[in-house]
Amino acid sequence: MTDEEVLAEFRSCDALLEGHFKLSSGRHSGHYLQCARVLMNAERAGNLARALAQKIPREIRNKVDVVISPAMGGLIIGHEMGRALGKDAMFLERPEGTFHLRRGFAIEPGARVLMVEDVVTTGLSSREAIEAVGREGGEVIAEVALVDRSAGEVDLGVPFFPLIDISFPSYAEDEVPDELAAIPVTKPGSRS
Ligand SMILES: O=P(O)(O)OC[C@H]1O[C@H](OP(=O)(O)OP(=O)(O)O)[C@H](O)[C@@H]1O
Ligand SMILES: O=C(O)c1cc(=O)[nH]c(=O)[nH]1
Ligand SMILES: [Mg+2]
Repeated sequence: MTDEEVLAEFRSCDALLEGHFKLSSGRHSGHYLQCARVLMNAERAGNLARALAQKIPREIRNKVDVVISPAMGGLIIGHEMGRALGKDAMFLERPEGTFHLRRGFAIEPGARVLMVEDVVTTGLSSREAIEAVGREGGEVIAEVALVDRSAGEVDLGVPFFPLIDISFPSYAEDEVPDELAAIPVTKPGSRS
C-alpha cells in the first residue's frame, strides 16, 4: 500500500482528526490518528496487517516466534498481525502503570518477539513495552506500527518498520501555539 492509500483508509472512516489533542507523551497536537476507527472494520484491519507484515524483511519475519502488543491501541493490530504471520498474539497491560503480561500469557525463555503498535510518536510507550518483554524473558527482534508520527526520527533500539511515516507537529505543554490553545483539549488515549 502507498502512503496515500493508507491515509485514504484513515480519511474514509474519519480517523484523521483535527482539533486540539493531548498525546500519550503529554505533548499537544492539532492532529490525531484515531486508529481504533480504522481497525473497527475487521476486513480493513486484516488488510492493513497484511500490508504491514510485507514491510518486515523476510529474514526478520521468518524468525518471529510470537507477536506482542501494548494495550489498548496495539491490541487489534497485534491480533491481526498474529493472523497474518500465523503466530500467537499476546498483549501487555499496565493497570498499575508498568507494562506486563497478564491473563495467563507467558513467553518461552529467549522467544523472539515482534512488537506491534498502532502509533509511534515519541517512542516512549514502545520502549517501555520492549523493556517489559525483556523482563518477561523474551527478546524483541523488531517493531512494526501502522503509523510513525516521528517521520523516521524515533530510535526504539530495534529495527522499526512502520506502514506510513507522517510528521504532524506536536508541542510541549509550555510551547502550545495560541491558535491551538484556544481550542478545548481532549485526551483520546488511556495512559494516565
Ligand atoms: O510513542 P508515544 O509518544 O509513546 O505515543 C504512542 C502511544 O500512544 C498511544 O497509546 P496511549 O498511551 O494513548 O494509550 P492506549 O494505547 O491505551 O490508547 C498509542 O497507542 C501508542 O501506544
Ligand atoms: O501520541 C499519541 O498518543 C497518539 C497520536 C496519534 O495520532 N494517535 C494515537 O492514537 N496516539
Ligand atoms: Mg497505546
